[in-house]
Amino acid sequence: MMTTRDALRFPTSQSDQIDPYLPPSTSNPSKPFVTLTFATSLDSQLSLAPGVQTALSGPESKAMTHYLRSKHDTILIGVGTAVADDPSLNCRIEGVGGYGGQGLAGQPRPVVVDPKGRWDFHAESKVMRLAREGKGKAPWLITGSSIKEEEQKLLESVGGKVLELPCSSTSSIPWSAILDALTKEGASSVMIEGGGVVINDLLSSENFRLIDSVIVTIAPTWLGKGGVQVCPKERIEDGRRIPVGRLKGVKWVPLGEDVVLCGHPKLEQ
Ligand SMILES: NC(=O)C1=CN([C@@H]2O[C@H](COP(=O)(O)OP(=O)(O)OC[C@H]3O[C@@H](n4cnc5c(N)ncnc54)[C@H](O)[C@@H]3O)[C@@H](O)[C@H]2O)C=CC1
Ligand SMILES: Nc1nc(O)c(N)c(N[C@@H]2O[C@H](COP(=O)(O)O)[C@@H](O)[C@H]2O)n1
Repeated sequence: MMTTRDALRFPTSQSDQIDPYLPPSTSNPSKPFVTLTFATSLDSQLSLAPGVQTALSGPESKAMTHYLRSKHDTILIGVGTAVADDPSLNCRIEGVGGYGGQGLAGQPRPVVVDPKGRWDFHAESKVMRLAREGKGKAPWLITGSSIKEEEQKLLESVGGKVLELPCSSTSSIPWSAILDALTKEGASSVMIEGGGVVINDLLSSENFRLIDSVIVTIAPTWLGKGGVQVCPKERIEDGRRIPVGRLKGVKWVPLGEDVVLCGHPKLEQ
């Protein structure tokens, strides 16, 4: 088990370069600041295969991800990632709550989007255990239908809750509705980590404008065909393919063997 001594460090010389892409100190009351962040291979893949957790970030960029976690109120993933990774979704930077700091200061609230109750969590799921141990916040579960009574009780016993939202016949919940729900719960920022379905959906033309910052770790490796790919759907207008968009205000930050790309989305006209 990780102790406070093993906590991660992210030096100021590096955080200074990332800070311009982080949520501002004054928040927008009508929409959380959205940071889309993930690690990708050179062939634009998040993992070797669907459901297979794949370590792409090196130690320096991993510390950067944990620094980002300390700067957001919430951290959101899709249920595919929850099932595949059994993630911790806490912040393990030295000085935050549970890692040398007081209470849960600096810990983000995990949010899992699970419209059909696919996530079979239990008391020993990492997020639940860390919440019990005071090393992370308990998750909020965004769902389209009521969940099993015993799961709801377990979630609430560690301080989590269920947010039930209307979803379409294909079990899709509009991202604007998800962000509204987070605003109502008092969240002024959300760091969206993945996985493939979530990222491709947010990067589509329909949702692109909801993103404020993109911070991508690029690892010097090719995973090969068959992985979970980041490749959002383009727009077709009058039979013409319109690219989704690009980043402006771009900065490339080398961190160890990886490079971290930061920017603000700009929709193509
Ligand atoms: N390299 C990286 O930074 C990351 C890698 N991953 C990897 O990605 C893979 C998982 O990705 P995916 O299978 O694509 O799953 P995912 O994590 O994107 O979850 C997809 C599921 O979430 C729900 N969902 C997402 N958006 C929704 C919406 N708007 N409304 C309603 N439901 C919604 C749906 O049930 C959907 O099937 C795993 O292998 C994981 O290890 C995940 C996160 C980050
Ligand atoms: N930044 C980053 N680099 C990688 O190489 C990754 N595989 C991921 N995955 C994301 O991080 C979650 C795991 O977090 P914990 O260490 O368990 O807290 C995983 O669920 C993905 O969201 N990220």
